[in-house]
Order: sequence, then structure tokens, then C-alpha cells
Amino acid sequence: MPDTAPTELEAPPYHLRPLCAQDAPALHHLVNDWEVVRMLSRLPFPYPRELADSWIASTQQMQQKGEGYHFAILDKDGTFIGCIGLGIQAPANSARIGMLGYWIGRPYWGQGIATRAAERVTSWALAHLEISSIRAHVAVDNVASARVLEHVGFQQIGTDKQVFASRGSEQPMLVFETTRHMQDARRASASAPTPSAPKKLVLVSAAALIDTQGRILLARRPEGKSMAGLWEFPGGKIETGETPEAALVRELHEELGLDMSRACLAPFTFASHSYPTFNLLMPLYVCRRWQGTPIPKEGQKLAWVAPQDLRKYPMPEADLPFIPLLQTLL
Ligand SMILES: Nc1nc2c([nH]c(=O)n2[C@H]2C[C@H](O)[C@@H](COP(=O)(O)OP(=O)(O)OP(=O)(O)O)O2)c(=O)[nH]1
Ligand SMILES: [Mg+2]
Repeated sequence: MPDTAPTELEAPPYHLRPLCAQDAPALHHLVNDWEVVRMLSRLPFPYPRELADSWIASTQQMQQKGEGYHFAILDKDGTFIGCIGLGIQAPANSARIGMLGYWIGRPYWGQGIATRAAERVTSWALAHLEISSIRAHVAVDNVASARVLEHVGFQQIGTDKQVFASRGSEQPMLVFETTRHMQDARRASASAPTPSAPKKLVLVSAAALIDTQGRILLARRPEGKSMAGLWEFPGGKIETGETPEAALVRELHEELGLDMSRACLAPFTFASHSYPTFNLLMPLYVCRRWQGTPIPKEGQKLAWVAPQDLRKYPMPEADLPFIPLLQTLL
């Protein structure tokens, strides 16, 4: 389900793209620097030139398998200035998480490049990789890197120890984490800094569209929206003066290009959930008849999901009680 196609990301004025074999000389030149390597747990010093080739090849394999996503950071002239990447950890019985790592060549320090790149990769990864959180381990003496993570909305959640190949000894580490809720709250406070305002009640109408095989349509919230990357029931906010049914007919047209009559919407249940920044009240309608084929009009990914597979799709917390009810219905 996660996207495995090679991705290029803009983080103006920087450009991130998958590492390629031609990056090896520039990568080696910048990383074979004690001040850089001493902060990276797995890299030896001196850093052999061949290791650059094998590392780049391994990042390409990780990407093909959906196990890791590593990018070259380039400036606006295409000059190689560092690396950033995420490895995916998928423990058997718990949620997938991304492990973030990055380094910037010493000539480019102090310009906010790591912050810009980490912000971009964090937003992209939460929206596309079906991970519940992103973590990063930072050596206790790597103050600059800890500051980058704090700027990007990470919080320290614990400590750890790791053997550093470069230093030949075990080093104390700080463990940082960010989640969708933390990123959404950070964005909300940047646009409207009123932390003590009472939570608003947000009214949303949503639909479980059911096809002839009894599968349900889910849409993955696109990057840029709150809760990006989670699978939801199509729908949206009820505007002033609208009925929930009219709002849903409008939203299903805007988001999926579908035409349907209000008469095809059967009230099924509702969600009432308190999120960190708002309270949600959301009627869920069931709908089996519409005109047209759903088209993702807002860059969202769509999936027709059998009821028994609903739990494989990470959903907003408010939606979780719907799953057993839909499984019983279908
Ligand atoms: N559509 C939908 N929204 C959900 C679900 N579960 C859930 O918590 N929500 C939350 C996410 C959002 O905070 C809110 C719906 O907002 P939305 O982003 O879909 O609203 P909208 O379509 O009107 O989009 P926008 O114009 O505000 O960007 O409800 C769900 O299953 N479907
Ligand atoms: Mg919507």
C-alpha cells in the first residue's frame, strides 16, 4: 500500500531526489569528514570511497522493497549538499514507524538546510508511507541536530545508547518522535496562535460507498490536509446553512466526481470524537447507488476494501468504531 515509486520532493530552494550512482564522489567528499561522521552511528572514519557506492546501491534496493526512502539534498544549482532518509520499521504486532536520519556537508552548515529538508520529508512520509510516527536518534552532544528536530515539531520521548563505529564507543542518545497530531497542531498554531481557545465542534458528513461486491470505498487524505496519510470515508465539513445530506452530495461531487441524489444516502451511525484541537461530530451514511465512477479529484488515493480488510488501513481515531459496525452490516 505505501508508495514505492521513486519520489522527488521540492523544499525550496532545495531539491530532494533519490540517490543515484553518480552522487558517489560528491557524497564521499562531504561525508568523509570527522565532524560529520562522528555524529552518524554506523559510519566508519575514514569513510572508504567504495562504501559510498554500496550505500547508494543499498538505498535503491530499500526503496524498491518499500523499506527505506533516501534522498540527495541538492541546492538550486544541482550541487550535492547532503543526505536525508527514512528507514521503515514494521514490527509484527505494532504500527509501522519511520526512522529519520540526515547529514549536511560541513560547507553548508548553519543555513537551515537540514530543518527545511527534514520538514519536507516528515510531511511527505506521514502522508504517503502508512506510518504512525517518525522517530530520530541523536547523539547527546549533537545539539544542532536536536534543534533541527525541535524546529520540525519532534519531541524527545526517551534516551538510548548506540555503539558508534566512528568513535569506537557506546554513546548516549536522545530519542525524538513526531506524529500526525503533533504536526497538525504545529500547523494549526502557526496559522492561528490561540492555544487556550475552547475546542470547536466540527460537523462533517461522510459516506460508506458500497459496491456490488460489498467492498467499501476509502480515500487516503492527501499531503497538506490534517491527518494526511490516514484512510477515511469520503466526505467533508458541513457549511453554514447546509443539511448533512446536501453537504455530502456536494463533497462526493467535489472529491470523487460522483453525482447522486440525497435519497440514496441512508443514515447508518455517527462518530463523536474529541481530537486534540477540535471535537468532531460526523454522521456516516451508507450509499449503494450513484452515477459515475469515483475519480480522485483532490490527489487522494482510493481503495475498494473488503470489510475484513478495513483494519489494514490506518484510519482517523474517530472512524475506528465504524469498522465492526460495517463488518456486521456487510
Ligand atoms: N471526510 C472525513 N473526515 C474525517 C473522517 N474521520 C475524521 O476524523 N475526519 C475528520 C478529518 C477532518 O478533520 C474533518 C473533515 O475534514 P475534511 O478535510 O474532509 O473537510 P473538507 O473535505 O471539507 O476539506 P477542506 O475543504 O476543509 O480541506 O473530519 C472520515 O472518515 N471522513
Ligand atoms: Mg473531505
